[in-house]
Amino acid sequence: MRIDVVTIFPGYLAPLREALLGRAIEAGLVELGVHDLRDWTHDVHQAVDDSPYGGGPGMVMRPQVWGEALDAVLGEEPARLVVPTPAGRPFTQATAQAWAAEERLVFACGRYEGIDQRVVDAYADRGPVDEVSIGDYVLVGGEVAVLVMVEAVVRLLPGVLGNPVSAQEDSFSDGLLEGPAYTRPVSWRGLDVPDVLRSGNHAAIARWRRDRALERTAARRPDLLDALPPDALDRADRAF
Ligand SMILES: CN1CCN(Cc2ccc(Cn3ccc4ccc(-c5n[nH]c(N)c5C#N)cc43)cc2)CC1
Repeated sequence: MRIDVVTIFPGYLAPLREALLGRAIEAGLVELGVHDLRDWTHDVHQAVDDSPYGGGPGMVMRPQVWGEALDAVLGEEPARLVVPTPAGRPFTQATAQAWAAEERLVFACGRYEGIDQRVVDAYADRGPVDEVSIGDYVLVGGEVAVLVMVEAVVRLLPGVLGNPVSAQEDSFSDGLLEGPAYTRPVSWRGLDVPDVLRSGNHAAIARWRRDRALERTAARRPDLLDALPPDALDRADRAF
């Protein structure tokens, strides 16, 4: 997979070259390009924004600069263009799984009040464009959202995670939150690891973990329970 990011703050994307993602890049599993939007300005002030038509607070990012940048970065290769925005469709694990099958992702990081809408409209004629939001809170720009989305997608790529099964057994992959996890020591500050996890009884362990996941999901995310398909819960689950 090739990932390109266009931003006025390239340094914000430096974490993508650290740790797990950095190793994926070094291993050739992912190619990453980070591009400074101001490289496509032609004025001495390198202006990327202007006042909004119709009035209102703040500034809007200019379509001309974005058009030159995205033409250059996209080139002729097909790619999914992703534009983070507070007004976007929710970015979910299903989105990450779908995008993990893409050959190329290009992220356009806006700032100020966002990017002139005509940029999205113009590129919608060339290929898939997704306006997405990572959550119901307001950020200052798209860069942090791109860090989140790139990590969620790249970890799903074959060879990236040391233990690929964990990507399938993620929270949300079976529709439930994962339950509590424990490691050594067996007792810590008077708190003990649940006996069942040390019993060696794999059926009992699986049941216990499922029960804790159901309990946690019901307490913290009842909306996920409501969204489960009818056959997702078996009789033992319903006892919960
Ligand atoms: C009066 N107006 C004032 C503006 N607000 C809307 C608004 C518009 C832009 C910005 C700042 N910004 C610029 C580019 C950009 C990309 C993503 C995100 C973002 N925020 N939260 C997420 N989950 C995000 C994601 N993903 C924010 C961004 C903040 C707030 C409406 C009312």
